[in-house]
Amino acid sequence: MAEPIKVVVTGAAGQIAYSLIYQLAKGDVFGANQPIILHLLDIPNMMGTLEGVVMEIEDLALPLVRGVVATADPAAAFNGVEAAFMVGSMPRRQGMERKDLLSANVKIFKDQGEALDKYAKKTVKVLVVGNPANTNALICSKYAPSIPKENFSAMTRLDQNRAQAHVAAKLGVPVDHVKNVIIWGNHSSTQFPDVKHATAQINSATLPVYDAYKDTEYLKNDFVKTIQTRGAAVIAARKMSSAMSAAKAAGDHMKDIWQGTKPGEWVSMAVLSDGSYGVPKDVMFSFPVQIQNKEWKIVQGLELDDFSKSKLKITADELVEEKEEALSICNN
Ligand SMILES: NC(=O)C1=CN([C@@H]2O[C@H](COP(=O)(O)OP(=O)(O)OC[C@H]3O[C@@H](n4cnc5c(N)ncnc54)[C@H](O)[C@@H]3O)[C@@H](O)[C@H]2O)C=CC1
Ligand SMILES: O=C([O-])CC(=O)C(=O)O
Repeated sequence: MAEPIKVVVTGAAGQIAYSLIYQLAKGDVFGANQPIILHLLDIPNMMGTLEGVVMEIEDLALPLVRGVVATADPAAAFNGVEAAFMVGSMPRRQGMERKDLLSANVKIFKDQGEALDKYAKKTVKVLVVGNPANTNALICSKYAPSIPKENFSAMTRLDQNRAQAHVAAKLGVPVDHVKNVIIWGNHSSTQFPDVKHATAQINSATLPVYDAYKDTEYLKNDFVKTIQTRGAAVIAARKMSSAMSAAKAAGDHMKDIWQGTKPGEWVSMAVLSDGSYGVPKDVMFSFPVQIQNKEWKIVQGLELDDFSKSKLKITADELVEEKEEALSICNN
């Protein structure tokens, strides 16, 4: 059995953390042979609730959990961590766009970037979930200059899972028979869910999703809109934002960083743009990536038609605007 690793979850008394911690504790993310010490951070007001979460972790009686640190002190929370789930922040309510959370949330990611810089391992892998996730991740990395920029990513895996599940249901196949769906851009209503390069296994044949669907109009319009607005649809129904599915996606994302992607397959995550596909540099843009040895590479050479290029531009423009707004909030 390996030595335990320290894993921090911020917003640990909240909704997403409540589902996420269980996945971490039972080995779904770091593997069945990787013990963990859970570092749980929340704000002082939430320490009572967090105490209850700690009791429940004890009562899970899971052997991989070798310790729990529950705290409101970022220095203790980030000390020596090798993986960070940055969830703690305000969720949106009905009628809001995710970028409306920028003024409330971005400073959290500035402060916690500084704390990661001081206290975390330099190899720490940081997944930002709190919205607006792409821009918060950019800010978090900017304020943690001693940690490589490649170690930061933001979550668009929930959008990928939504798109994959939607296509699978429409085609009447199990969800894992649909592969290589892409989410481009921002985790917002400008994201571009793209199945142009995706395949579906139907009986024993593997077909491009576009050929299996035979409805290009749908895939370019209603499908895109449905995935773009799925988070809002959950809020309208639940009166709270997605939590169980968000936690599952966070686990999927970190698991792929830790354990790598399967040969021939890619996943989507927002990473620092290097200008691939004509996207402006220095925004956290969701690309298809392949991962080995905990390092991601953007999948290159996918052909984009004019329709796709126009979609990438819309979401890239939004990220550039968000970045400027975030920097001006942080500088004030
Ligand atoms: N990227 C994605 O796909 C998704 C992102 N989200 C976002 O995740 C975030 C968390 O959502 P929920 O867990 O549902 O919210 P929640 O309100 O249930 O929990 C958030 C927790 O964060 C804590 N918190 C606030 N400020 C903090 C700070 N400075 N340090 C540590 N903890 C702090 C709160 O006290 C609370 O316990 C929201 O911003 C939400 O919009 C939600 C779903 C999907
Ligand atoms: O929509 C929200 O505000 C929460 C979220 O990010 C999602 O469900 O994708």
